[in-house]
Amino acid sequence: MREKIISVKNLNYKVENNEILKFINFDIYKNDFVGIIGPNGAGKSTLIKILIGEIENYNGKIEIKGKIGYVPQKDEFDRSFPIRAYEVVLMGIYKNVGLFRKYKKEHYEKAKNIMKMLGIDYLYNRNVGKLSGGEYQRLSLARALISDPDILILDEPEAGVDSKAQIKIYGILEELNKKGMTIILVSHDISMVVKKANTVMCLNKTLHCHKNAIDMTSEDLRKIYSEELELLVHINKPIKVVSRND
Ligand SMILES: Nc1ncnc2c1ncn2[C@@H]1O[C@H](COP(=O)(O)OP(=O)(O)OP(=O)(O)O)[C@@H](O)[C@H]1O
Repeated sequence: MREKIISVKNLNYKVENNEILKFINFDIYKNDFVGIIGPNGAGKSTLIKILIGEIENYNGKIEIKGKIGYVPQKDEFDRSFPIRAYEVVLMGIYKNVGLFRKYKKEHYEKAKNIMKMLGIDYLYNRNVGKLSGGEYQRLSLARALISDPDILILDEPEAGVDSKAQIKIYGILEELNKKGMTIILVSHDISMVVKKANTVMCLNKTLHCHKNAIDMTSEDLRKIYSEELELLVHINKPIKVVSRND
């Protein structure tokens, strides 16, 4: 039987009188690759912030088994700050080493190995201000991976990077997923999500669908995107995923 790793029951979240998330219910299982799609302002980042514990004043019940690694949408880190790439990666083990940041030799080695796995070990000593958008994005991923998360959550990893960097990051996510990691990905790139994720959540304040990517139809998208849909898909043509590996 598949192991349930995240359970969300009757989740509601309001800011003053503004309902941001309404009656959200879902389960995520170990080794799922979940894509969360929805228009601007749908509540995707808010849902993620609730899952990672950044927002606590919600109503409902959330159970999470395992450690979360998080790659934020826009990194609030000041890139003009003089810090080297490997030091950014080491920040990911902050909780393990405590306030005084006494890293051990093994931590440096681990940072190097993860950077190597992501193809960015050549950046190890480079100042973060000198990295391209795609390089910095993979560095953020390295920072999330150094704590050995069971669940990796990414908020729009394609934002601000070119298509080559985007393809690279999706390839890395597929590899991590094959090795057993549960992945939750917020994205505006619907075609990529449908192709790479195995389940898709359609969010627009409430959860309009949560189904296998292969079963997604344009009707599912119409429910959340309405008039924007014309720009996104050919209406009345079901989305058909022929091969998940191309
Ligand atoms: N602290 C807050 N105070 C007031 N409103 C908020 C707050 N945080 C989020 N919102 C509102 O909640 C709604 C959902 O925001 P959220 O950032 O979660 O959407 P999103 O789906 O991630 O959007 P995008 O695709 O544009 O990133 C928006 O209307 C936003 O203005």
